Amino acid sequence: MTESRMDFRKAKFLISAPDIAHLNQYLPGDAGVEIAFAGRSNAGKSSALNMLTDQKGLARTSKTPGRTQLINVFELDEHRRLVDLPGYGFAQVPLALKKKWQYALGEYLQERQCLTGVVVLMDIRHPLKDLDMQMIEWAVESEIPVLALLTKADKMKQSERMKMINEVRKHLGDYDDRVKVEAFSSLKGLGKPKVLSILNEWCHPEWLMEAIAEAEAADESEGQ
Ligand SMILES: Nc1nc2c(ncn2[C@@H]2O[C@H](COP(=O)(O)OP(=O)(O)OP(=O)(O)O)[C@@H](O)[C@H]2O)c(=O)[nH]1
Ligand SMILES: [Mg+2]
Repeated sequence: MTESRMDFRKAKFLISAPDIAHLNQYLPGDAGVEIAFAGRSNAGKSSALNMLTDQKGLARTSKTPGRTQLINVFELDEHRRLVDLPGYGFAQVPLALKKKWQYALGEYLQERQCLTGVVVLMDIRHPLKDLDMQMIEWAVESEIPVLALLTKADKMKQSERMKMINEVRKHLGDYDDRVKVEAFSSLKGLGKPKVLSILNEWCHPEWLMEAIAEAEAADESEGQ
């Protein structure tokens, strides 16, 4: 039987690509499960990936926004990958480059077939900016579940934090179960079990479990 609990600590760097065309070249087939981490520059995407995988140096983080400039892919196992996306909305980047990133991001979110879930990370102190809403809408339109993660939650008192979570949930209420909202801190580990449980669920879609079971059954009958 296939293990149904992912060990996210096993994540390892696989490849970097500037856009979906290069991604398809390196990873032909656009197959399996991919979970992407999207968000404004400096929202804490790379830090969250490191916290969730218990690996401080897996994804490069920085105080300077615009650190992650490529689509960075981390492999969990032969069927599943986590993806650190370049941040959007960073004012200091030249307009032409910003447009190029924006295009690559939109293309990735709208065309990547294996994309199974999107984590949209937003600083809890200023969530739901226009581009965040665009990411969420793109994913919902493509019927991809979203986890809206309110990062740097350690920067707020618990009462303020709860208020903000409720406000964001209310704002995204029309999406029902398609968009979940949680608070998170890469510094303190707050929200980690909840996030891991959602990612774990996304890693086990029915179609993949059936395909794995079929492949295992075929292997067994071959071995007899
Ligand atoms: N206090 C606090 N700081 C955090 C947290 N997560 C990230 N940071 C800090 O925020 C800054 C940006 O973090 P990154 O993880 O590099 O952000 P990013 O979203 O990957 O940024 P880009 O790659 O530029 O898009 C760093 O200085 C982190 O140390 C958190 O949960 N709490
Ligand atoms: Mg980053």
